[in-house]
Amino acid sequence: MLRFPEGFLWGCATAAYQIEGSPLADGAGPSIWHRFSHTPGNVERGDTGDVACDHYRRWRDDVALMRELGLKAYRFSVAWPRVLPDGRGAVNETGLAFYHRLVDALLEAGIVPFITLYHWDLPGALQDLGGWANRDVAGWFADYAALLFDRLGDRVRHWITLNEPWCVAHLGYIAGVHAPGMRDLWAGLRAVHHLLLAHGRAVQAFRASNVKKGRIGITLNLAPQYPASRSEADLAAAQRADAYHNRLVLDPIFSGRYPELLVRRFNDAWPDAPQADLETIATPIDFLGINYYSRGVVAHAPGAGFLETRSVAQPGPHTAMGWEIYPEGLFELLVRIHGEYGGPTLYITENGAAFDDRLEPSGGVHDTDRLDYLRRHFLQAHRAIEAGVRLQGYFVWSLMDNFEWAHGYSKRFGIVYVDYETQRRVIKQSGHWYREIIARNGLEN
Ligand SMILES: OC[C@@H]1[C@@H](O)[C@H](O)[C@@H](O)c2[nH]c(CCc3ccccc3)c[n+]21
Repeated sequence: MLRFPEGFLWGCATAAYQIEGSPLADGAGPSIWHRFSHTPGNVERGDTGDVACDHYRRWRDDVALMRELGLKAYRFSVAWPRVLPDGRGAVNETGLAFYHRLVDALLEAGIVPFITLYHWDLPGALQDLGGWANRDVAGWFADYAALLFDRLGDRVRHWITLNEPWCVAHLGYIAGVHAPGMRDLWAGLRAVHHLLLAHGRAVQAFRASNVKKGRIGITLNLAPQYPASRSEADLAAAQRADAYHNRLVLDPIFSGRYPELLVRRFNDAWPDAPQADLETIATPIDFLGINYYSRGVVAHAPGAGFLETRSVAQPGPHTAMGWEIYPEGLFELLVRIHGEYGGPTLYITENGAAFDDRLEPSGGVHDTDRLDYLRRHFLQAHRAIEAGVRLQGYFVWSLMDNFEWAHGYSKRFGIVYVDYETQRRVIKQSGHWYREIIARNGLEN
């Protein structure tokens, strides 16, 4: 039996736009994902977050579900435009009340709430002013954060400023496959800088707030990058991919500087980054949240964009997202972060897999592939703790099937199945199994 440390926080994660539905109810303002999903061609089958898992109305039953699973913690995000319909200025008290009630229900169920302040649903009104490409966003975000610290800080002790700033900038402003659907490298690199600046300003607001014994961090999607061959060219390609995917956010947050390799490569597209900004970005945090799903394998690709790298498909098993299943990458990533960035307190704030689940006539969902994926990753997390990594919790993505961004509802990540026709929740085999892991705080090796 492999035991995890006493008090290890086993949980599940979700995000507002992916589960809540009712995006414009009770005075809420439209987010960029409301606009993006309602713009034809952006999301598979024209799916939107209009209903999703109807969590905005079914939250009591969903907390009961979390209690049935025995979760120790629950990571969720606050929809900025529900609380501040214009992104700044007037507070929508009804919108805020939803989160008050949710937090109180979690505490009553003995579940530790982790709030993500921003999980991609920027108020549309702020996008109209340039969104993350406008440097003023750092102040708007800090004010929004300060409001939540003031209103919920007496009951919520764990705070995450941003979910995956890299994805927000790369997918939303450079690749254009996520909201706001821009394809502008100059805007995208400025967005990275302003996201990190906003993070630093929010951490400073947190330190100035009266949140008692609170802890604040940021969640980064990190993927170790491996060379496709031992050639010098491929080794250098893996270094460039690592700098862009990982060090672009890790280095400024922990070391107050951007990777020189990137500044040189992106040349005149690189944004101005005054020293004062970098000091704000590097304001010390209490923990780092890591979202791990898979690794990258890259080769040198002369002339292929700024990075000159190409992804090399791997033979191993893959998930329904086409992501290679590579559990060892989690161990290698955790040990590297521990060694290279000063041994910070870590949480896995997301890890999970999409598979094509089937609701059996018997009413069960035998998602043994997801159970096996999770089991293999839990083993690697345990290996990392044994190696001295200060890992204090693990949030499975996701509590329930939900709106998977540009894939709409076609991809299921939940350990609980959602029948969108009826909104019925069915705990999958992986959910029943996870409840036992939590109860025993460990797993059979
Ligand atoms: O794709 C599964 C989940 C999303 O549902 C979460 O909202 C998001 O935080 C999240 N991040 C990642 C890893 C980075 C990534 C994001 C989007 C698309 C591809 C990779 C996977 N996921």
